[in-house]
Amino acid sequence: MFGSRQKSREKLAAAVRSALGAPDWLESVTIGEDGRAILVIRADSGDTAGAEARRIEAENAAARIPGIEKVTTVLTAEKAPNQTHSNAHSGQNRTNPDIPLTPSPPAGTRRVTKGARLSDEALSQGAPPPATPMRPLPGIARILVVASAKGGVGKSTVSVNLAAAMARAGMKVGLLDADIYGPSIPTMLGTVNAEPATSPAKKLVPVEAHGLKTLSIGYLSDPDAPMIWRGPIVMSAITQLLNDAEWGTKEDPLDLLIIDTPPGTGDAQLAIAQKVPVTAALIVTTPQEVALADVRRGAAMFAKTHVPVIGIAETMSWFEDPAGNRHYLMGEGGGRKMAQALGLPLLAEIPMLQAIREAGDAGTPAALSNGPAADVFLKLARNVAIALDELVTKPAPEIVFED
Ligand SMILES: Nc1ncnc2c1ncn2[C@@H]1O[C@H](COP(=O)(O)OP(=O)(O)OP(=O)(O)O)[C@@H](O)[C@H]1O
Repeated sequence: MFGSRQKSREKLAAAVRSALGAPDWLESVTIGEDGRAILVIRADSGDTAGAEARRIEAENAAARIPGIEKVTTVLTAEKAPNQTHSNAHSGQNRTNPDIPLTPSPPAGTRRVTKGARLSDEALSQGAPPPATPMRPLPGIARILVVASAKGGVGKSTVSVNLAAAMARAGMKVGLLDADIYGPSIPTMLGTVNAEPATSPAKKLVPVEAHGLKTLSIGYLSDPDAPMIWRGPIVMSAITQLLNDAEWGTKEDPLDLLIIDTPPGTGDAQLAIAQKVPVTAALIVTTPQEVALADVRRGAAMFAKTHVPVIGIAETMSWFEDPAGNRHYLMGEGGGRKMAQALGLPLLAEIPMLQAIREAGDAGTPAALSNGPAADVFLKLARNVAIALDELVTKPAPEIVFED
């Protein structure tokens, strides 16, 4: 079974590569049990027509492979600033034998590195507030991005447990894992092997787990060949996971979609803040100084992009020994100090708890259990819900940066 799927996948990849004319345009191929193929294809964000031509070409080639019932294409944007568009990257010259077949990115393309810091150039892209606010997505009442300036601080753990706690409280919640560097939500929800189905309207149907609707960039990638997400922006993939999925309907919308964003304040994060109709952001940090310096940078990015930050969630705040003594392994009170300095509420102090880590590894969020781990996330959920409601009724606090 597995062998024949692998063969079909190789056949499909070869056909699509040949149709596209340049092998490195195809990022990955996945085939589901229902015969649905997901193609991830690089595209130039400045060349919509070329990208569309590439998509059609690839889908036509895929549809000719026996056993392929449906094809979904995800275009990943590849922006090459200061570069005039060559035909080789606009999809106009697919039959030209001079097109380079090496996987080297086009000149001028910058790769996003994990935890990349926001450059001055990126910060200067912060536009004035849009004259007309972005239109909300039909079927999603509010969008909260969960961000951290550094990797490994517990951002995905907070995203999953916040979503689960809100669902437990009766809200209709979606969770989109947009962490292109290491999507971990499927592991934390126990949905690693899930394959989102396609609806009759050809939209992705989010996977249901623990009362949540969820989609992950991990479902689109080939686990055998981890893809390298090139380019400063992966917006196309994220936009499609947002727009081409059945999160909710106009009549029955999601109350909240939580987006677990990649760590850092680089181009991918900036693009999400600028291009997605985000209601608000929550910043996750650990208490140590080195992490806190980056919180400021994260808050600055959201300020520049006019996304209100509802507060800070400090995690790994302390470890409590069996005698009840707290040990502040990563420093004490750092999140509170930073929250005060930025004029933001500290929405949670989440201790280091073995139950949180174990529940994450087991795919059953701690927020759904009974005990201290669940309590802390239920409290966070309540604080986030109140903060989101307040946003609607009063303007977000203005954050002023002195340098
Ligand atoms: N409060 C906590 N108590 C115990 N373990 C925790 C806690 N928060 C996070 N962890 C554990 O720390 C590890 C990293 O957490 P997580 O994956 O949520 O971080 P992240 O910031 O999303 O990382 P990445 O940058 O890779 O996306 C996981 O094994 C998780 O279970």
